[in-house]
Amino acid sequence: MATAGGGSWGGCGARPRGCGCKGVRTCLLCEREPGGGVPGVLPPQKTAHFIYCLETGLAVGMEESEFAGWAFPFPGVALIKDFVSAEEEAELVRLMDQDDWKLSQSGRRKQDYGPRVNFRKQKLKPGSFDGLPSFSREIVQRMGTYPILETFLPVEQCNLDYHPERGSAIDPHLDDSWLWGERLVSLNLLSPTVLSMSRDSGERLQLLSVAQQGTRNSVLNDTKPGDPEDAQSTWRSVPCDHVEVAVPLPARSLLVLFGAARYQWKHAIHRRHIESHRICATFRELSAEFCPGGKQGELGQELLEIALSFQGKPV
Ligand SMILES: O=C(O)CCC(=O)C(=O)O
Ligand SMILES: [Fe+2]
Repeated sequence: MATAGGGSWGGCGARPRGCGCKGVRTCLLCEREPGGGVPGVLPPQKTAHFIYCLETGLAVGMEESEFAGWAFPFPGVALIKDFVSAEEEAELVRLMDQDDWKLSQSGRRKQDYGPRVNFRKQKLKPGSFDGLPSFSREIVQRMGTYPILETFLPVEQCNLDYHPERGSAIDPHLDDSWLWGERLVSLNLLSPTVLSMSRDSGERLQLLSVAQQGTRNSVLNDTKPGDPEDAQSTWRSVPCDHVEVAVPLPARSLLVLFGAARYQWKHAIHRRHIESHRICATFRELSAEFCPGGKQGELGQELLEIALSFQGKPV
């Protein structure tokens, strides 16, 4: 198992906890219970820390780390700042709070608007799904005005509520790709946070010196490691077991993950990055299997019609 710790909590016969955590997952509430779990501890590993720069699309070595001044291109992230106004944000949260929040893992609460899915068995039915909530109609319409989301038709919305008092977090994971399509779209509300993208590379990381050049052009020019133009040691190749890229998410921004950032890099929100109340609404589209011409295209069409009727209550 990737995580250690919390052992007394897992396994058959483990007593139910008052929070939403199961197995190795914990939050501040169950950690405080008598004989409570301890947060999962990853075995020590050498992590290379980078921070994503929106302007250049580069993951830049953290200041004062051994990678300061070095960077690598990090594709698959688009961020639209101020996607909603402060007034719209307050109204969205007010409307969300009119429905119940269910306790979920790792100190989160959740509201799901989507079909009933068993990802393990790859089974799916509309169940009681009656569409995305009416307050998302305008949000979805607005998404379509950005070229990257022109064809984006969400079939699920999942609202997650994070609070520092509960020690809310989400462990590194890849979202399902049997049912869900390439673009993962999330609206960040109430407070800024950091999305931590990680990858166990086990390979060498090709880094570009940004201290010397520092502009996007220097990355997009044709020099590659080993090229004659590369004579000024602008490239460096380092062995690397684990890489983590911090993507800062301002409140009211809309994040789109696609390509490598969707399929190759895990994403997580660390507990230390929830400094105040945060709500995130994630919108997901269908995979090719559920699109017209796909094996389950008809079911996909049915789900889409339900989703986009915008008459939903959380399932
Ligand atoms: O809270 C977030 O920004 C990430 C949520 C997430 O990864 C998920 O719901 O799968
Ligand atoms: Fe996710």
